[in-house]
Amino acid sequence: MAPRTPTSTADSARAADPARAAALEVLEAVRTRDAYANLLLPRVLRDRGLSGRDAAFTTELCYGTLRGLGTYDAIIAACVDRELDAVDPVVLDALRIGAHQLLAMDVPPHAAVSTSVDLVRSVSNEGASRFANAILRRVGQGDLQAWIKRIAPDPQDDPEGFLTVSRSHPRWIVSALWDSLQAHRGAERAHKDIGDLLDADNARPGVTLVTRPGLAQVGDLTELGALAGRYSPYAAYLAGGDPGALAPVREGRAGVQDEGSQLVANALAMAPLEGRDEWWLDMCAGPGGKAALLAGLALERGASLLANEIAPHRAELVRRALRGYGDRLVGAEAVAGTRVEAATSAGIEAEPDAELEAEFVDSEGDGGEGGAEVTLPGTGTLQVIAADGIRAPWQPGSFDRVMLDAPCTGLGALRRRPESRWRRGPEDLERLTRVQRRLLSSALDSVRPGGLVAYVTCSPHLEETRDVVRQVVKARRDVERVDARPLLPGVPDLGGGPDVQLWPHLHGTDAMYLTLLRRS
Ligand SMILES: C[S@@+](CC[C@H](N)C(=O)[O-])C[C@H]1O[C@@H](n2cnc3c(N)ncnc32)[C@H](O)[C@@H]1O
Repeated sequence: MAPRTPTSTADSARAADPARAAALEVLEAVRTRDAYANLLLPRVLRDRGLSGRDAAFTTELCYGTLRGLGTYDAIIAACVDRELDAVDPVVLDALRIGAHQLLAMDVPPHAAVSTSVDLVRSVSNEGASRFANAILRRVGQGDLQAWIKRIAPDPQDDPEGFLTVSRSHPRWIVSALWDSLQAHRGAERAHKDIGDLLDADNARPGVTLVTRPGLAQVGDLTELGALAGRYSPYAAYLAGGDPGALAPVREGRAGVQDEGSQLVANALAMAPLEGRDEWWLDMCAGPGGKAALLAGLALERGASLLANEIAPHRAELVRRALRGYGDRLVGAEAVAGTRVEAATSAGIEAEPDAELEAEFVDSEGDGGEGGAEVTLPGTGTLQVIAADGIRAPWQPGSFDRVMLDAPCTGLGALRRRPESRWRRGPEDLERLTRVQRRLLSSALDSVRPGGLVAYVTCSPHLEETRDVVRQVVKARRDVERVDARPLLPGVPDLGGGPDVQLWPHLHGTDAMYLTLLRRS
């Protein structure tokens, strides 16, 4: 294929159908700049003046294509007479968008092909557009099921291989999710459920709202058309529209938060505790979803919350998430002398209220003493600081309840971040689990004897959940496990305990994990 003319996709694709050109721009940015589709897309839509049905169509093109990429690439590969690596990447992106329309959307086949060919012509040359035409015509010769039957391994011989191709997940993730389902639900149920779990990852999640205790009630949201949540007393589901347009969200009295996140934060707050209950810590708080819920629950009982986050720009997001509590918020500071490494989470300023969690940990703290530089906030107040939780800058044993929502692979939130499954690799685990173990040890040191630590991840991977907890608990004599299941009343299918693993296909939440530990 002749090289394409060296113009940027964003400019040249403007000549093509605007919705499809916008989708191509997002896909190229995801591929070349590691952009996050959920953050970039709103800007691209604004920039190109797309709204209403066009914006919804573009969103489906972007998210659907990114989620289905594994399946679409396998199908395209079967239609191309060369390795996919040898195809111009931007042409391949356009083919993926075309394949999604042909195989998963109600777009008439001739429109899917001709608009994709136009798209390729707008960013490349005549030869490339003829190539795209030929490939997409071949793709359109079968429906999705027929293609899967043709190209995926036999499910009896290679069940993981079959799911990898048919459900568009990398094989290592299929394997990890299956292992976790098996550990929590038993082999038979895991075998039955794994397809449903992967399907749930591929479905667009609804928007769940959370009320901030003391500032709003679920009724304030149902009055505006939302539906009361199933499990969390603070949750409401939004049928459609922009959550930011709702007054309670705009005013910081409500936010956007997955119901699983609400349930685990509430479980920590509700767990029975003997003795003092005045000082709460959220150790890895950015961008502040759980901190905002914990803040309201703490203030309701006269307790104080210290919200800590290693990355100063994410600590600022925590402050914004707590803004509804007005003058109860007593200040934010970067702790002097604490080595704070910047966490990578591009563009988070775009969505201060969203349930947007860090993609990666960056703390390489050496685990040394942090020094007790932080004085606890006054009674009934909230404070945000930017510090490394591994080198905790507060006195050991200061807190009564500690939330450790650890940085993780995010394998439990794949449905929310359509591209993330293609960015992760099993090689991420070693670094992450090392930091998770250090943070958990530090959390246990930070809580007083008798106090509680919630270890939470938005990943069900056994190495990040069960194994981290086992290793840390085994190395100490002062920790006992608490059955967390009764702290999620009314939530079915919580498995054998004492920890809790939520699942998108069973609970409609992210696959959030919770272990509750008491320091003896
Ligand atoms: C899973 S997110 C927390 C999400 C948050 N609890 C919420 O509900 O909005 C993990 C956070 O931990 C932060 N982090 C990573 N390493 C840390 C460390 N050593 N100390 C404190 N925070 C850290 C990341 O920057 C990220 O913001």
